[in-house]
Amino acid sequence: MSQSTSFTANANRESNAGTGFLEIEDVFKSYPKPDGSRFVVLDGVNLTVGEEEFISVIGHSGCGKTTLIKIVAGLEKPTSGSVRLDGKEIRKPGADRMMVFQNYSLLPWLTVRENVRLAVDEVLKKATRVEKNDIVNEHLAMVKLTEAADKYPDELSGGMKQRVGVARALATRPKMLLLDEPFGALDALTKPRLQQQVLDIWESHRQAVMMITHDVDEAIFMSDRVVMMTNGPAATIGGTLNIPFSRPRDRHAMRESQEYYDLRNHILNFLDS
Ligand SMILES: Nc1ncnc2c1ncn2[C@@H]1O[C@H](COP(=O)(O)OP(=O)(O)OP(=O)(O)O)[C@@H](O)[C@H]1O
Repeated sequence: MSQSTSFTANANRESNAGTGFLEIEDVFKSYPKPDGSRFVVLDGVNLTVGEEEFISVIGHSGCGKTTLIKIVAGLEKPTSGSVRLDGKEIRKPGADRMMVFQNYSLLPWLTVRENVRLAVDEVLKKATRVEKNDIVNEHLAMVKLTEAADKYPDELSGGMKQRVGVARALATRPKMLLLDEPFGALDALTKPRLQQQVLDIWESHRQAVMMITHDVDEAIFMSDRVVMMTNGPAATIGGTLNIPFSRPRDRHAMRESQEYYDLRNHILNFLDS
């Protein structure tokens, strides 16, 4: 299924991101079933993401969003098709891509500072001790966690844990940030605050971002483009919407415009159909 809209004429095979920093080409993914047949999750996904572009992938539960982002992370291999970042085929996880998970995935026996430091030590092997300390401190400050640097994960709120995840991912200076429902577990007050912090950081550091979300408002507020996936099995990209609002964005001003509601309705209609 492929939908074009009054906002953009992108179809399934779309390439309007220009530079094609991330290039997903004809990706199929299937798993073996006990009866010997294959369960097809992704059926011909084509997508490019620009070097400084923020895209969201939205779709119903189980359609294959996490599978897609895991393939980009190198945690899963496509059954066929190719995924390239900056011209290089992705075959395994690498320091050029950092993922933030919904469930935080912090090491509970390390403090906030040590969790971030571990990632920096792993990736920035050539940096000096002083440089590494500076990077850790800078990124803890960015997500406003300087005061909590010596706490352990179980002493933190969900929002704070997620900020550690964001600081840890950004501190390694990846070319691409992969966010798998990063705000999904947060309460209604914490969620917009953390969305804003991530956007503020992204606006000052600009890198490619792919974010999985179920939340239509979050997708519109944060993204340059929203990629809509069809229902599984055998899901693919059913349409793409350009989000035309200039940055930095004001959530409340955006919601006062008719254009916002047109975009929102378009996505909701797509998901309903
Ligand atoms: N390792 C696996 N083996 C077999 N099937 C799998 C495997 N991983 C995922 N699947 C199946 O692939 C489909 C897509 O799963 P995926 O987690 O990518 O969906 P999703 O869109 O991210 O879902 P949600 O929004 O609920 O997180 C599901 O039907 C799932 O059961």
